[in-house]
Amino acid sequence: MSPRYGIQSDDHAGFDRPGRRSRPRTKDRPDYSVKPIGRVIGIDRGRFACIVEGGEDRVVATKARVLGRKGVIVGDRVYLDGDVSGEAGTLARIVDVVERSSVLRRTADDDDPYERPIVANADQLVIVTALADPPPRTGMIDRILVAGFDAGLEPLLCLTKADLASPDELRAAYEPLGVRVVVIDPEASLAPLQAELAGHTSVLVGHSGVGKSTLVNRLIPQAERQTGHVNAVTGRGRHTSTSAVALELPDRAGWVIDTPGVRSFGLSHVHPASIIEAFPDLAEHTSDCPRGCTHEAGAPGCGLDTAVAAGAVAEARVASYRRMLAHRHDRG
Ligand SMILES: Nc1nc2c(ncn2[C@@H]2O[C@H](COP(=O)(O)OP(=O)(O)OP(=O)(O)O)[C@@H](O)[C@H]2O)c(=O)[nH]1
Ligand SMILES: [Zn+2]
Repeated sequence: MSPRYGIQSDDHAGFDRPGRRSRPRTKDRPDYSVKPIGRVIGIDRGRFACIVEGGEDRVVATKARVLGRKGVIVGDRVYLDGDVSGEAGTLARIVDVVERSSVLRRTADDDDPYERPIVANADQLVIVTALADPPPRTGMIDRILVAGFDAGLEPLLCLTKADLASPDELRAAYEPLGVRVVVIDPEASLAPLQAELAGHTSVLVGHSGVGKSTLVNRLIPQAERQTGHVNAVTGRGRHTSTSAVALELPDRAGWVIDTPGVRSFGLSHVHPASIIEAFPDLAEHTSDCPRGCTHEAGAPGCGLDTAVAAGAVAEARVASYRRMLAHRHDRG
């Protein structure tokens, strides 16, 4: 698993710095570690739908005042206080957030000064792309990949609408980067995708219209019912929801976190030098790079050029890596 980057810089961070964390709790601060932990599966208008860990109970909660400005996002594990019975009309309170193992973030566009953490604690990023209708946009795939590598998530490229076009070109473009590819034919079994999802918490990201909802409904036939339950507590449908929704796969085979279709994927929060860490075979050739080297094409004195010239790494792999970095600068 690649190192996890960027966890330091959201509104949560002030609470998670080791120095502060080890501060002894005062008498006034209760010991939350004995409280039940819930997983946040949906958010709407200040209401957080949670599933209590180890059970099936869905609980609706608000943020307790003690949380201050600390953000709570889908996928977070939270300590719950108050009424956690989950009975209709009851409301629990989120009193603390368990330290996140990962945070996927995006900015609305590259001019957006505010990065938005969208999903916590995922370990896999599934980029859902149609092979046609809408046509695949490698710029968009690359930008989502960059965000995923920045967050330390393992990427999986999921190519839908295989009845309309061949996946060969996209395979050739992404396999040198080490990105796993799964092709979805509407008539064929989902077993290859299910095998990749088993045991993971996977965020699904894709452009609107790629068939992501169709796919989620095939993976989780009871998805409408699951989301229906979330909607009942949050008051909105999945399709109109502006935030992510977490759904458990049948037979407890893992979780998928469905995000709303995106038209752009801003990356102003990502520093290119952090992405190299997800590619240890390339990173080992960058120790003599000039300070602050972005390792992009044309970066003066970049060790990746020396490594290619010496035959130490495949040119195609460096080229794919640099093409991905270059797409950071695209619009949208
Ligand atoms: N030919 C073909 N069409 C598909 C396939 N999967 C989905 N579609 C169609 O593609 C369109 C979009 O599918 P959705 O599942 O709504 O796409 P989405 O990605 O959830 O889109 P948003 O809801 O806008 O985010 C619909 O008309 C589907 O019927 C497929 O495998 N092959
Ligand atoms: Zn370099």
